[in-house]
Amino acid sequence: MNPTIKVEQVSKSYGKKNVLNDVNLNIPKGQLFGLIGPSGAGKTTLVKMIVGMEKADAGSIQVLDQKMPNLALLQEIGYMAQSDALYVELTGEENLKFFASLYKLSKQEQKQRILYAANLVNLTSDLNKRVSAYSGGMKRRLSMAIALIQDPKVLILDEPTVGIDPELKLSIWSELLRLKNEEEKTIIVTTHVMDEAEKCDVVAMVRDGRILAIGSPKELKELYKTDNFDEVFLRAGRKQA
Ligand SMILES: Nc1ncnc2c1ncn2[C@@H]1O[C@H](COP(=O)(O)OP(=O)(O)OP(=O)(O)O)[C@@H](O)[C@H]1O
Repeated sequence: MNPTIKVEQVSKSYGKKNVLNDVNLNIPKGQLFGLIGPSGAGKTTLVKMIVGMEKADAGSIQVLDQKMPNLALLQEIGYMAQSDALYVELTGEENLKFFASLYKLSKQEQKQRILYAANLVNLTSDLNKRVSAYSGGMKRRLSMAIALIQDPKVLILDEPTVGIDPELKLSIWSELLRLKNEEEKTIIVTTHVMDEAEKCDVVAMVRDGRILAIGSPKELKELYKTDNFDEVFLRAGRKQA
């Protein structure tokens, strides 16, 4: 079976700045894949290309056997961007309804998905408030609910737990693991939090637009001869320097 996400020899520049350099990834169905690396490494640019929001200068990207970008595939890709794209004059529920209406869902499915997604991120009791009155963390949570609304096969979450309290963070991670284990969702998460990276099946370390190392957290710890994942991150960076 082909991998759910296939990135082949992808490069990208903005003007003269080379942001990604010959990136190759194969992410099979049901894998939880982490992208880590210092700020500016190219993680967001890479996930935006996988979603189809940016075009590669060279190379190709396939998701679910289709070449990206591909509008029809948005039904199957849930994307949570780093900055929230919400309608702040609408309530949380109205936002969820709006995004749900963009997808092929029956009215009944729409209702169920809104209940599920709001409950997952603990927003049920705040759904009637306008988003302009939400805190930063509540907006992040609403963005995550929107990413899940159409029950996509692929979830791409760019720093999903920034600004979210530790208890909810744990419940979000346990749901991500459930989605992977029970529903075989394919999930990409970018993160700066090393204990989150350790929950991934495979982690890629990105720096200066290149993948420096890729493997399971255990393999990366062995490679960099440490028990501590923070140290893996630091040593991978140093090796390149
Ligand atoms: N639209 C753009 N135009 C010009 N430069 C850009 C654009 N988007 C990103 N960049 C540059 O590309 C590089 C990679 O940015 P990117 O957002 O992909 O990094 P990142 O690894 O996601 O960082 P962070 O962890 O801080 O989110 C940075 O130097 C950034 O300034």
